[in-house]
Amino acid sequence: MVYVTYHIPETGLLALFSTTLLTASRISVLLVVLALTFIFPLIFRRNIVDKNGHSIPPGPPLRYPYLRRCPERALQAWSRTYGPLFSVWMGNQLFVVISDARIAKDLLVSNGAIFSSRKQYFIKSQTILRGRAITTTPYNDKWRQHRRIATQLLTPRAIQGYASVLDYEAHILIRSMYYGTGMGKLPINPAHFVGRYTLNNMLTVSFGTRTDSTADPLTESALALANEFMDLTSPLSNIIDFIEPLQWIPTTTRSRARRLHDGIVEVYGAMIMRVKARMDAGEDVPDCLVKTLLLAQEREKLDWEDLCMLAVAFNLGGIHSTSGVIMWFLALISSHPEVQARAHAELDSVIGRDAWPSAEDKQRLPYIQAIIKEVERAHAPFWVPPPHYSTEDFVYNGMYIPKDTALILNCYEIHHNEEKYPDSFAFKPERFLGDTLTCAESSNLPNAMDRDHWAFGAGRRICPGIHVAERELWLAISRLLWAYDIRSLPGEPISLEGYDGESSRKPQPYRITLTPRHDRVHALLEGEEEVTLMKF
Ligand code: HEM
Repeated sequence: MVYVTYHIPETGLLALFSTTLLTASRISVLLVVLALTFIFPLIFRRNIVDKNGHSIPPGPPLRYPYLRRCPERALQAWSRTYGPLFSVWMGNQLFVVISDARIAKDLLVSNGAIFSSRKQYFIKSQTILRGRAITTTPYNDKWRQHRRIATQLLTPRAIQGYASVLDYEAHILIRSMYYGTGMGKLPINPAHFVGRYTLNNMLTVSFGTRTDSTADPLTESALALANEFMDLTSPLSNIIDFIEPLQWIPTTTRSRARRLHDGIVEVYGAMIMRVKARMDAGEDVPDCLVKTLLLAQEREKLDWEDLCMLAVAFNLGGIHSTSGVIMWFLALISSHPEVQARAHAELDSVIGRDAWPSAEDKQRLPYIQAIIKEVERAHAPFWVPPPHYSTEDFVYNGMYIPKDTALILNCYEIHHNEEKYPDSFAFKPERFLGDTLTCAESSNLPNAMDRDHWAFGAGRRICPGIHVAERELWLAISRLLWAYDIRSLPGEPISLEGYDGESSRKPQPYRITLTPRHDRVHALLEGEEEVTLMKF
């Protein structure tokens, strides 16, 4: 027997097996086993029943190894064939896919006691986050404890405590773009500016620090870690998550995931130690997640891995999601001049030009609010959000959902429901005019069809960063609109369909121009300098 000791991409696995590990007869056996495995649902689907004879929801006859790119498209097509609650196997995992808002509420919210756990994915949960960071923790006392401690900093009241920092970072975003474009003269790709904005917000909340330029090495390393996390953890994209034997051999995905785990511990572990050193030295450390964790460490019995993974939880959950929405906003607004003109008119008549919008102006600017909700609907950062996982057998409308089923909220299909969002593929902020609720308030409405959208998930696992994300988006988007006329470049159309990378979050790279709309822009921006907060 020859053992393979180098890393191999999964796509080459069968070829490698055949040449190095197996004899010809073993290949035949393997092929038969694989064939049987993949047609298993075809034969047995109807035989999976509970004690009262209820079958699992209908679904495609074959078993799939994974869905690589744009899995939301396959989920949408299947939901149109098999209905709003269908089932599908990825390798050894049964998924039930929810494509209707009412069903989402019935299962994930009303029956949250049963549908609030997380599958222990090999890559995301076992290898990268070790069942921690809130998002991968199963539904148990540890998850309750970690979510309680960490989210103390994310409540609307807690946010008031660092509201001035969020305000400042939005200022710096607009300012850095102003000077980055040579005061509006040069086109830019906004990705790095927007990435640093959401990174700085999360660094402030988590570590009480920030980066003071796009050249800061922490900008590069933290954004790269968050990016790699997004690319590696899509819930349906890793074959290795669903075919267990692949987890025993050294593949590219496995080694990337291990490197990412090590990178997180190295970068963020070192930052925790520096906060600790300052606290031990009696320095005045700003309130932040790490300070809260260190103060609670003994009482709450948090080990080193708990600390590292909790400290990074907001960075992994809150950087690319929020920056993805801003990047889609810039892409959409530069392609819809009529929407932009209406937003400018609202800003000019309500706010004027002497000052720019603040967090308190939200209710006075309903059209800008509607634009943000429409971007979140049209390009939710998680078309396939982290699945919920069932901890008991359940029967819903005569359909059996066995314990240990992964439930996917099919955001793509729910956000393109023509009953709720007519002409759903068009960008139409006016569909949200009259909706003055925050996304957090809207998620609590009793009628699921009244909820604005499902971009932040649902039920007990709903995004705990929802309040801070809403504030970040408001400050950035309302001020970008106040300050700039945002345009695409002649001859460089922006793709409003294609996604960049493997995570289905960011638009493909593009360039825009940001022309200051009036003289007050310069006056307002030149006054503010970048500050260094508790520099590491
Ligand atoms: C536009 C921005 C954001 C969007 C669209 C978003 C969306 C989501 C979604 C869909 C989930 C899964 C919910 C579910 O399972 O039902 C989630 C979970 C989570 N998000 Fe966000 N998020 C955003 C920003 C943030 C921010 C700023 C933070 C941190 C401050 C954050 C931290 C988390 C955490 C820790 C979880 C895991 C919750 C758990 O499993 O209990 N997110 N987010």
